[in-house]
Amino acid sequence: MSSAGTGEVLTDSYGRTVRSLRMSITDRCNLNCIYCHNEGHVGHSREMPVDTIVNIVEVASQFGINRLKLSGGEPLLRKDLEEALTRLPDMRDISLTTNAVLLRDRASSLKDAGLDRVNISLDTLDPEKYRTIAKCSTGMFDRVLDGIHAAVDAGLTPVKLNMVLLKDLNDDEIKDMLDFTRGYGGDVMLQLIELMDFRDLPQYRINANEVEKSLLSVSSDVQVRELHKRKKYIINGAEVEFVRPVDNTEFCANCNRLRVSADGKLKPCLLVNNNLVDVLNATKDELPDLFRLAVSKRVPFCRD
Ligand SMILES: Nc1nc2c(ncn2[C@@H]2O[C@H](COP(=O)(O)OP(=O)(O)OP(=O)(O)O)[C@@H](O)[C@H]2O)c(=O)[nH]1
Ligand code: SF4
Ligand code: SF4
Repeated sequence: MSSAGTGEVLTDSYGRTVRSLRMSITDRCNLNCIYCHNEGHVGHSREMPVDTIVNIVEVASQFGINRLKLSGGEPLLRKDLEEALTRLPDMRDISLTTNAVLLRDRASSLKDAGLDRVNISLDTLDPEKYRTIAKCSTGMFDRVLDGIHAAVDAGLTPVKLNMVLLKDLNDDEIKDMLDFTRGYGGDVMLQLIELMDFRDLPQYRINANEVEKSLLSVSSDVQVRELHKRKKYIINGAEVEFVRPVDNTEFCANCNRLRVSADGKLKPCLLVNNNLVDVLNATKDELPDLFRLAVSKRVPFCRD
């Protein structure tokens, strides 16, 4: 078999049809967050050229994958990101996850190149805590705030603010973050993320059930997303999504993502590294079978 058949979709042996592609385009980053999982990778590797990125996305799109998430490391460290975006096929949703340090000056060009929206990492509204968490110099925090403004101005909306909850460090800031997002009307929303503790930081692990309970107690509505069955709470007109990947079989059972590593490997699951499929040097004709192979290697749960 070679080309993706008309209407062919990729469904794994657990019944999960792949609907979105999450592609890391660099392992490099200009911050050094205390909890960084670097998308399950260790060290830095060679980066895919734009041609490879485009070929992979084109083939994904032939399989009906219509959502693309670009991530890093920090994807804005790639100066050819706009070029890649302009060459991608039409998709329902193209988004970028960034720390926004470099976003202010590129928000408009990214929008013009075809980016729909951004998720921005912001764990705290306190500049000193930001420095502690991101292990960076003074000044970065203000650049992130500028990046958020610029993203809203450029229409890269809804902007999601990714806040990794860290016990006794920022878990008392949820209300302040919500107030901050309300300041942008409906253009900015909050996404709380349960720490995936790759770095052995037990002191920062939160009790996700308690967080969920307290969100529920103040929300007027709860919606459930198809992806990962994530819950979205509506609190005084603001939206808060809670990403709970830890020991959560429902999360994995509803995982419709295939990943691509920065060095051009199809990665069936974030946390598994022994089932990667190298596509860095594959021709476009070879890619469909490699996609089928990667999907056949998907595992039911991350820690199996
Ligand atoms: N375990 C696991 N964690 C994920 C997965 N997808 C996202 N996450 C975590 O969720 C956090 C937020 O991810 P983002 O890159 O901002 O994107 P997203 O919220 O998943 O995607 P959108 O809702 O499409 O914007 C990240 O910290 C990821 O580590 C996944 O498939 N598995
Ligand atoms: S911004 Fe993201 S990629 Fe960079 S160090 Fe922080 S968590 Fe890791
Ligand atoms: S950890 Fe679970 S949700 Fe994340 S990629 Fe793996 S199977 Fe999907």
